[in-house]
Order: sequence, then C-alpha cells, then structure tokens
Amino acid sequence: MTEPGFSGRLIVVSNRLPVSLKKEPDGKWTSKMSSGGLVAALSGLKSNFIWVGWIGAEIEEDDREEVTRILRDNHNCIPVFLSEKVANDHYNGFSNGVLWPLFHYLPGDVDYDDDIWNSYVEANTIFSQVVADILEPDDLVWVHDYHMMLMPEILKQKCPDARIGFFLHIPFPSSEIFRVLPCRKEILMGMLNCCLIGFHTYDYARHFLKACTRIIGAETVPNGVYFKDKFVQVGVFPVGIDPDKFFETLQTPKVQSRIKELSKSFEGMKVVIGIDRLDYIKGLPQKLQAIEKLFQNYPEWKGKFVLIQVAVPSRQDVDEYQKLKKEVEELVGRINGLYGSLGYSPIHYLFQSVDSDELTALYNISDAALISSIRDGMNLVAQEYIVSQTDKKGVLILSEFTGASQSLSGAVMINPWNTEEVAESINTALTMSKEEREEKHQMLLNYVTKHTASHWGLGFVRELYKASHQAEKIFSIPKLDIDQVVEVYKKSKRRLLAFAYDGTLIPYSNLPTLCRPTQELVDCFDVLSNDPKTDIYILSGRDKKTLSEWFCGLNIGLSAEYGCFFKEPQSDDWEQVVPSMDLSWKETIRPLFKYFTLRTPGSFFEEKEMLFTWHYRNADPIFGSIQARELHLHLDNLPLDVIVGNKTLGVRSYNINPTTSMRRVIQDSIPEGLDFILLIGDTHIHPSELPQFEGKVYTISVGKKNSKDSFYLSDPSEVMELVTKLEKISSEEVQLK
Ligand SMILES: O=P(O)(O)OC[C@H]1O[C@H](O[C@H]2O[C@H](CO)[C@@H](O)[C@H](O)[C@H]2O)[C@H](O)[C@@H](O)[C@@H]1O
Ligand SMILES: O=c1ccn([C@@H]2O[C@H](COP(=O)(O)OP(=O)(O)O)[C@@H](O)[C@H]2O)c(=O)[nH]1
Repeated sequence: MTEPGFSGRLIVVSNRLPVSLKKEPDGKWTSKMSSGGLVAALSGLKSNFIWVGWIGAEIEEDDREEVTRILRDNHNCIPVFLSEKVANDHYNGFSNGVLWPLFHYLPGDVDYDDDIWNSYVEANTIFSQVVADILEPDDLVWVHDYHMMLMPEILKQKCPDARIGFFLHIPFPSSEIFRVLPCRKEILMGMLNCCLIGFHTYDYARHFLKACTRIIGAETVPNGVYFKDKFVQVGVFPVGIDPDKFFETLQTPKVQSRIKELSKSFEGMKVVIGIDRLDYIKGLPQKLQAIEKLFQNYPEWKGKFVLIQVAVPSRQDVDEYQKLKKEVEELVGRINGLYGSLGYSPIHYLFQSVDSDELTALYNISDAALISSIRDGMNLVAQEYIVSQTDKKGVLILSEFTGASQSLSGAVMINPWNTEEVAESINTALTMSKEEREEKHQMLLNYVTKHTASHWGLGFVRELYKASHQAEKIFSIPKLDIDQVVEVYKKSKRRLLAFAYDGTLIPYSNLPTLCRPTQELVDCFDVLSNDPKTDIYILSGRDKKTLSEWFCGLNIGLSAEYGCFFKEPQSDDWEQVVPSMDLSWKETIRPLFKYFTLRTPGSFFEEKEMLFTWHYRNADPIFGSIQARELHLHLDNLPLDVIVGNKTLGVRSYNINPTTSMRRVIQDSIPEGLDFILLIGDTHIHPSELPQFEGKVYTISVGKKNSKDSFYLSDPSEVMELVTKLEKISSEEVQLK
C-alpha cells in the first residue's frame, strides 16, 4: 500500500459497480469490468480492494447467490441489491432529480418529495449494511459521490470504529443554494461522519465549510470541521485521467487508419469537437447558439467549419432530459438549415455513445474542443482531448464553470452564457498561431500527465490513512467512565463538586434568558446539597440576581460574573471577591461594545456589575466571528481580562478570573477530610495547581476539545446522567442515616 502501517483493505463504495452483467439466453451470467475513471484511479493502488455497489438493475431473488459469486470471484465486487422502487427513487428521484440540479445551481429544476427522500435514506442504509457485514478492523472505506451522502453516518452508527473517507465528484454549491434543500442538515451530518472529505476544487471545499458553519453552526478552519468529538479533514483532490490509455490507443493501427479516414473527410475544414452526455449541465443550447453567432459574425467560416457534437444518451427516463433532447435537436436542425448547403452540414450531431477508439480518433483530428458546461464537477473530456493531440496541438476552449478550469490554465476560457464571447473565442482558437498553440498545449499536457487518475487515487487514500490516525490523536483526552466515578464517589468520605453552568449543565441557547435550570437539575442538586458529605458549587458568568433566583433555597455555593462575586453554600449573602475595584473602564469600553452591537445584526450586549458580555450566537455565524475577532483586537492592549466564550466575548476587571472563588475553597485551605473533587466545565483549576491533595480529582471538559482536563463528557445530557447517578447515591446514603 501507500503508507507504512496500512495493512487492511480498501473498501470502495459507489452507487454503480464498474461491471456490466448480462444473463444469456442459456441462463448463464456473463460479466465485464468497465474502464471508467474510477477504475483507472484505483488501479494505481497496491492495496487489496473490494468494490461495493449496485449492479444497475433488479436481480431476481433466485439469481442473487450466483451473481454475488461471479462478482466476488471475478471482479472483487460485492453487489448491493435494491428493489426497483427504491433504486428508481434513489437514483432517478432523489440523486438525479434533487441533488444533481441543486448542486449544479438549478434550484428551479428540483423535484423534491418525502417519498424519494425516504428511498434515498433506505438505499444508503442498505449500502451501509453491506459494508458493515464485511468490515474488518484495519479496513479503510472510501465512499463516492452524491448518491451516498448519508452513508458515512449510517455506517458509523453500525460500526463506530469505521474509518471513512468521502469524495464528491460534482460541485458543492454555494451555501445560499445548498440551504434550499429541506434535508440539508441530514446531508451535512451524513458526510461529517468521515475522517476525510474530498472535493475537486478549493471553491467546492470552501462552499462546504461555509454550509457547515451556517447550517449546523460547526466550527470550521480552512482544512476541516470540528464536528461532535472529532476533527473532520477537508481537502482538495482534483481528479485526473489515465493518459497512457490514450497514448496507447492512439498508436493502434485501427485508430491510425480511422484518423486518416476522418482527416480526409474533413479536409480543408476546421473541426471543433464536442463530447458531452446529453445533460442540461453541459450547456449544449449555449454551445449551439454560439455557433450560430460565429456564422453571423464571421460568415467566412461557412463551408470551412464543422462542429462534431457527440451527445451521449443519459438519464432518458427523467423528463428534463427528454425536453433537452428536443431543444438541442431543434437548434441543430435550425443552424444546419440556415448555414448548410447540399453537401455541407456545419453541425454533425450524433445522439449515441462512441467507443474509445472512435473517441480518441475524433479528439485527435479536431482543431479545437469546445466545452461549454454551465456547471461541471470536473469534466474529464477536457483532459482526454489534451492527451489525444499529436501534430495539431488543438486548442481547448473551456467553460470557466467546470472544475477543470481551475487547473487547466492553458485553455481559452469562456463564459458559456456570453454568446458573443464564445463565438469570438472559437474564432480565436481556430486562427491561433502554431507557436501559441504549441505553448498552450505543452503547458496543459504537463499538468494532465502529472495529475493522473492514479495520482489522485493514491493521494486520497494516503491522506485518508493519515487523517484516520490524526482524528484519533487530535483529542487525546479519554472519555469519562461515569460508572467508575460513581463507584469512587460512593466510597469517598467527603466530596466537592463544582460545575460551570452554560454549556455544562444546560445546553447553549439562542436566548440566554431561556437557559433556566430544569426541574430535574434543581431536584438533583437539592438532594446532593443536603448530603452532609457533599459540597456543591456553580461557577458562572451569570449575574448574582439570576443565580440567586434559579438556585434559591438550595444549599449550594455560587460564583457570579466569572468569579467577581461569591456566595457560600450556607449563606444567602453575596460577597465581592476583590473589594475595591476600579470600574472606570466601563465608561470607556461601553461605547465600543455598543458600536459592535449596532453593526452586527442579531448580536446583543449584556452589562453586568463587573463584566460586559457581547453575544453573537444569533448573528450571521461568519460575520459574527469576524466581528468578534475585530472587537478582540480593540480589547487586547487594555489592562482588562478578555473572556472568549462560546459565541460570546466578554471583558472584566483585571486580576479576577473564574477560578478566584474556587481557589478560596480548595486551594487556600483544602476542606478537612476532602478526598473527592469533581470539576466540570471550562472554569476550573487544573489539578497541578492543587496543594498536596491525596484524594481523587476529576477535571472534566464538556465536549471533546484540546484541554488540560483529564477527561471529557460529550454534552450537558451526559453531565446530567452523571449528576443523576451521584444524586441516587447521596439519596440512598441520606435515607440510610
Ligand atoms: O452515469 P450517471 O449516473 O449519469 O453519472 C454521471 C457521471 O457522473 C460522474 O461524473 C462526475 O464525476 C466526474 C469525475 O469525477 C466529473 O468529471 C464530472 O464533472 C462529474 O459530473 C461519472 O464520472 C461519469 O462517468 C457519469 O457519467
Ligand atoms: O460515448 C462516450 C463518450 C464519452 N465517454 C466518456 O465519458 C466521460 C465523461 O466524463 P466527464 O467528466 O467529462 O463528464 P460526465 O459525463 O462524467 O459528467 C469521459 O471519460 C468520456 O471519455 C463515454 O463514456 N462514452
């Protein structure tokens, strides 16, 4: 394999298996491996790989065993069997009727309903089960494309240790388009259960990261997403082709003779080639309109120019594709009628697929290739055209809306919507000097022969292997074993429990006033605080009034405004921790906070006695973060403490910090007999700061993050699980007395 240490198998999952399968009249099955881009990409991997996918048709129950055997023994493939309804709704319905148009920026063509969504979920679940059944501990799973976006999450639920990578072959649209999707959260969460997510271009990766921030509020960095307890790496891997295949095909006598034949037929003409699936993303109407414009603007091309347009039949059972076929045929007929003559047709239109020999010969004899996609994940035709050029050094005219345009800078770039410009570019390409053509071609050839399909496949798997290890290392603190803590609690003689509040005992909310403690929490704390062996503290940034109101009557210690005020468990009186405090900064800083609040829609400013907090949870997540960074810069050089919270930025008098109160309790004088300390949340003391403490200390962060804590719990619901179990012990102890 590609990385030392990787001894497992690579399980590749794609909607379609790269095998065509046929039942012969004598009842025997025949099968043939196809030579698509993915097959070429994976052939470079030395690892042992298995391919999981759908065979493209419903297979009768009685034939399934035999089909499975043939695919496994002859092709290393494992079939996924889907009923006709699920397959149709999954592939034609949701994948090609919803995701395909939306991801190619055509939201008007989306045809969503719950039924097809359910089939999409079902198909992804069936695929996941097939993988789960064969998965072994050292395996890597590589999931491909928009048909399978939920699979990583479903597979992870079945096999929590699975190491999964995902690659999207089509564009990931701007979050403004993506958010139209009713199931947008499910799709993002589905993908985020991976170690590595790959896209063809930086733009697609950037759009994905933005969607994660805006739609699920995830924290992102340019190379990944922090999601739940993990870091999901996001990378750019532009796919390539297998140039050797084209070089070899070009040398065959059959292709050489076809090249001669075609060159003779089009002698004296300039030939432009178009090879596209008949798909609305390929911009065929735009291409034909530009040809018409070419004849209008440059009538001298009449009789000397042909476009050979191969339109490969595709998805003919989807309405939009049938409409497109009609539109394209009408345009071809009109242009040939207007600019052709007896014996001359400017457009040679073939609604059929062509084999690789014919394709290579067509590429070779053409003076230019015209690719006018209005959106296209990559577009491999562009690369295939380049490697099939020999003497002509034909020019590549390439839409700037293809992924390929980001790496093929030697092409003549076009905006397919600008008909005049495209016509102009065709003329430029066909009249370009030999030197310029050679220079551009060499530049393109250098790129395509270096960034091949196998380079892509190897690069992704290598990165996936690394990412699967880094994901584990990044957060190295272990999860708290709640039951083990409960056992230690049970045996301890005197305990101290201290909790942060927001994000620890209660989840963060859009409105801080809504984060009242639940009755369950108050009841648990009531029992715990009446256990003479247990002392409880809450350390919060909240003000005195709010905390007193929420926890009135409970025998617990409270610290307000991040340590500025303190109330002992048995007392009702608040004490100012640092008695004489200069608060003159408030007058200077208040206008700054007001300024940022006014200029950041959705944010608000909270003024407490000793503390200012600016909340931007409800602001646009990206703008909010930019504004927070800006505000932080303004506060940086002042003799004040800046508190960076979860979607909040606070400032308070220097010299006070959240642990000030706790230090009084456990650092200055450890209460006598204390043998159990549990500190949960962000605002506590590190164990190394405790003076000679013999007992057991647990410092716990909520949410897995890089911290000095000894353990973590995932969220407030897990904190509550722990609190409830401790309450049960205390309750039993108090009753026994
Ligand atoms: O066969 P379909 O289900 O109709 O799928 C359409 C094509 O999907 C794939 O194309 C996409 O991936 C290419 C390689 O990454 C990329 O160049 C292109 O822009 C994408 O649309 C697949 O590679 C094709 O074979 C399918 O025909
Ligand atoms: O009759 C044909 C003509 C072309 N192709 C191949 O189809 C692929 C098209 O890939 P591209 O990325 O350009 O667009 P897609 O069809 O995947 O959207 C290329 O490898 C072509 O060689 C094909 O299979 N049959």
